[in-house]
Amino acid sequence: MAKILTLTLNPALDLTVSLDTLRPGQVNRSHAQHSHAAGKGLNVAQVLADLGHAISVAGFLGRDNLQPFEALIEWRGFADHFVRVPGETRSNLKLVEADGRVTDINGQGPVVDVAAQSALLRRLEQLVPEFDAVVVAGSLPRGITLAWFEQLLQQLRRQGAKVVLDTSGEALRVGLACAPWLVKPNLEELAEALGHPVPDAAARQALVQQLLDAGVEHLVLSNGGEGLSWYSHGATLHAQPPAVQVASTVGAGDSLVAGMLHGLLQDEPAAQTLRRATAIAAQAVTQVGFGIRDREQLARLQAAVHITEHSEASR
Ligand SMILES: Nc1ncnc2c1ncn2[C@@H]1O[C@H](COP(=O)(O)OP(=O)(O)O)[C@@H](O)[C@H]1O
Ligand SMILES: O=P(O)(O)OC[C@H]1O[C@](O)(COP(=O)(O)O)[C@@H](O)[C@@H]1O
Repeated sequence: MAKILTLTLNPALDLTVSLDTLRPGQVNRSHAQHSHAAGKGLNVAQVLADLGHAISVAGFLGRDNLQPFEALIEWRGFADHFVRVPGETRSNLKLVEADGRVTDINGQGPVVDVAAQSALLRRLEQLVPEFDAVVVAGSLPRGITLAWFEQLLQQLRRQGAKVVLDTSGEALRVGLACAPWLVKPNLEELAEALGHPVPDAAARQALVQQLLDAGVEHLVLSNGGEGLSWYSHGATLHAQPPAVQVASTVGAGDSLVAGMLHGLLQDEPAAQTLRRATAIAAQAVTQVGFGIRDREQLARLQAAVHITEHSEASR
């Protein structure tokens, strides 16, 4: 069991609404809805907890709607280091259609002032040395600048933390420059952060090499139902998940991050890590909400993951 800290700078209440087909501009009728305290770091934390790790959580939470977040943190037994800020934690709307398509409408989040930002950095200064890894995941709330985000990542690095990064947009661009230990963009996020598409395998390989040379140890490039590629100095592996019945793809990336971190911290064979992580992500799309619920289903999915080793391995 490892000690892991997850940072969610911009948590969210996910409201997942299931409907047959979304008709923009018309009255739509849902057939189910669920509300969950969420956000990337908190979702990763839930999966890691189910994998047996001791979890601490931090970031910023709005004081006006603390209840669902505090209830989750208490139920899960997480150590709570969130800095409370004025205002409401955002709500994110997830419109899930019968064919599995998901439309996300993610809110901005509260304004986090400089005092709260400094309070979090001070808290982390004390906390970070106790952890085996620190996961920094999700978007930035209002008030957080890219310069502050870079300062946070540099501070974690200076403290010797294994930083796992999963974010998007400008924050991902800044984050890549700080060479996290593990980073998991999806293909679209990577292209957006670079400001240009990654047109073919050769361009991708050149980019991967550049990131590994700059100090990234594990680059996990995810691509929805197509699976993912894991690049490290040791090897390049690809995983293809089995076809599954999609309930909601929300949380697939977070589950993948948790699964990869779990395997890496246990120092197990790479293929085993990748197989389990891919199965955990595939299981996540069969359910609404976060965490590992059905161990037998997970074992079946694991057996059906197809792993290949790429010949153009980065060494
Ligand atoms: N339809 C699907 N079937 C099986 N696995 C999936 C599906 N969608 C996503 N996954 C798994 O979840 C991982 C992360 O999903 P992806 O959409 O790439 O990332 P994100 O959720 O961060 O946008 C994928 O690499 C894949 O392993
Ligand atoms: O911080 P962001 O980028 O707005 O993302 C937050 C959203 O991402 C999620 O964590 C899901 O992420 P993934 O689908 O990438 O795993 C949601 O729970 C949450 O609403």
